[in-house]
Amino acid sequence: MMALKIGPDVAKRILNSSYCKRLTPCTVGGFHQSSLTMHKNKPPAPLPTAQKELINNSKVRGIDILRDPKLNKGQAFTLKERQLMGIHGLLPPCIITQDQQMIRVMSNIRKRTSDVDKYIYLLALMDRNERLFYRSLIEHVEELMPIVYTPTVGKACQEYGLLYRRPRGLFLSIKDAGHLYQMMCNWPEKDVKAIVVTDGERILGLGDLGVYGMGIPVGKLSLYTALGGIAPHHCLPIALDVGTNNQKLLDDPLYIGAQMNRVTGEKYDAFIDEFMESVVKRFGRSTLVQFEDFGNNNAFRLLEKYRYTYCTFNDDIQGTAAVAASGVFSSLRITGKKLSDNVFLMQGAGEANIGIGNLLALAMQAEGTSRKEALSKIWMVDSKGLIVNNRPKGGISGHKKDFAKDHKPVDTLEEAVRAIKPTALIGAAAIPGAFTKQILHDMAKFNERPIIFALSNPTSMAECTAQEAYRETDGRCVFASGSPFDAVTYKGKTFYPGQGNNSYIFPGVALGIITCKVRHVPDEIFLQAAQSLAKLVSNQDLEEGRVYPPLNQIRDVSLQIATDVAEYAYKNKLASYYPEPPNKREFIWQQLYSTDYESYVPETWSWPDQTDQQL
Ligand SMILES: O=C([O-])CC(=O)C(=O)O
Ligand SMILES: [Mg+2]
Repeated sequence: MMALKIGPDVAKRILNSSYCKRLTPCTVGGFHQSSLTMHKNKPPAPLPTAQKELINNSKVRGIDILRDPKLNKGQAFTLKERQLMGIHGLLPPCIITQDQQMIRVMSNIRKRTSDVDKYIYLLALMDRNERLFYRSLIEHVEELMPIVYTPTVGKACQEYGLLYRRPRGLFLSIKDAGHLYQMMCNWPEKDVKAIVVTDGERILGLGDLGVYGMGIPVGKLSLYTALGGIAPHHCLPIALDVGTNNQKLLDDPLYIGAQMNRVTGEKYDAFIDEFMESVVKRFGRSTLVQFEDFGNNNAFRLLEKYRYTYCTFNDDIQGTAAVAASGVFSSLRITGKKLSDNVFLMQGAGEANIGIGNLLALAMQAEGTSRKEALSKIWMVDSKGLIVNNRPKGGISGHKKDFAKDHKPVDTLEEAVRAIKPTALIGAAAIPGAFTKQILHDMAKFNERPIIFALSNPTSMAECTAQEAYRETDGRCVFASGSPFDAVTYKGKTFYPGQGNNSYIFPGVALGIITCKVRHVPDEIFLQAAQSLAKLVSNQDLEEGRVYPPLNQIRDVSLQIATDVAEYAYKNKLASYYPEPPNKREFIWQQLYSTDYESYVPETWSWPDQTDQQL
């Protein structure tokens, strides 16, 4: 049996094929030109060679290596490796590089016309060859992030039962209460450092999807690795199955969760308590638990309950708050205003907007404004109209109270815009089209540079499209959206809408927390992250209409956020990793996941040189 290396001619043919036209050229058979400035000068040191350890410890050999996505390199196994590990003949003889494999990946993706099909292909790749999956995602982040994340992941969650192939993540059912620790012991990885958990009650702006919501922790954690450089074996996606109140799912024969209504009250609370205790018992007290897409009521309650006893945060409250606040900070460079000179009107008073309101208030306080004064600048509209004291329709409970004003009742968003004349309008209530033409016109009438953030996800839930925002404000608005929109050309100028999505925040915050073993995650950490992100926006970005750095810089962004979070954590005695690393950036950088394949051939192995070269 002989090994065949792909020659330059064949490689050129692949590169010139119609599917590869849009590929960034890469040197065939040589080193790839990484787009990651972070890795430009020096590749990060490989993590404690997980692959070699696995090989040595578990004596994995033969076909099992090809079936393990962490070990598998597919056709990139060299002849020496194939012979050494008993897989010679189990692969096509042609040996290709990771670059060439990525060309095949991108060709396969571009051939597929439906985004959900692309999602299925990518998840299958993740199950087959982890490093190739992450390398492809990292190098084509603008093209592939909308597939593994919003908006496609939303569609995939809605069809999760249909597209289900292989299990990914841990499913914990309330029917198994009392056994959660034992179930966590079934998870094959021992060194879990971060968990993203959902109970599926409010998946993006799509409502209750029950266990179909598992797509969200899976998608979020794929960004932990791709954007934050956190190794996949440190990450655990979890879906808590407490039932669903979505009748369509209850009637769906393909539904993969318990076909029962949601369990609530004491039983639910005891289940979540047991879950948190089991995480600590199984993986240690410093394990980060990111709550994702819980219903409003539980999201706030659980955050309050656990925030000082566990290492936890709620991404929809705190992560979204940080990305929105950061977008506002950057927009001040365009409008020339001070933060406290602004008047904010929020459409929706759920997790996102309450979180944003509180973080903006905290930021104003940090500037010297009193809390009372800060809150007076932040108005909210919910399903019953403007949140004002003593409104006839009532319904001002919990966290909304802080934002209630003395003002006459106002029923609609349109009327509220006219009454309040806000400088910034922020939507996060998943009501598509809520920012009407009239509202956008009025915002442009009251402000030279109105701030319009349509944050609801996925794209189909956005309050207005990027095109509508620029067109109806005569190209003057500062726009951002939760899900991606293409660039818009209006009156000869091209605008690049920013993606005000918490993905700019949570990978970096998590990286800082995990590496420095931060005990608790106060709101100030998110304020720090928001400020770090805003500092990375260049003047050119602002000129192009972006209030966030371009997506292809997002790994640098995450590293900077992690470094600043680490500095903050040590200064405020929140970090428990000792000794304190003198150079936090370097310390974190050293631990980043590398997508490079490792060699399985022991360095001391001697082998006739020509063997690998034969045809
Ligand atoms: O997942 C996203 O794109 C942002 C988010 O947390 C949500 O909308 O719930
Ligand atoms: Mg979310």
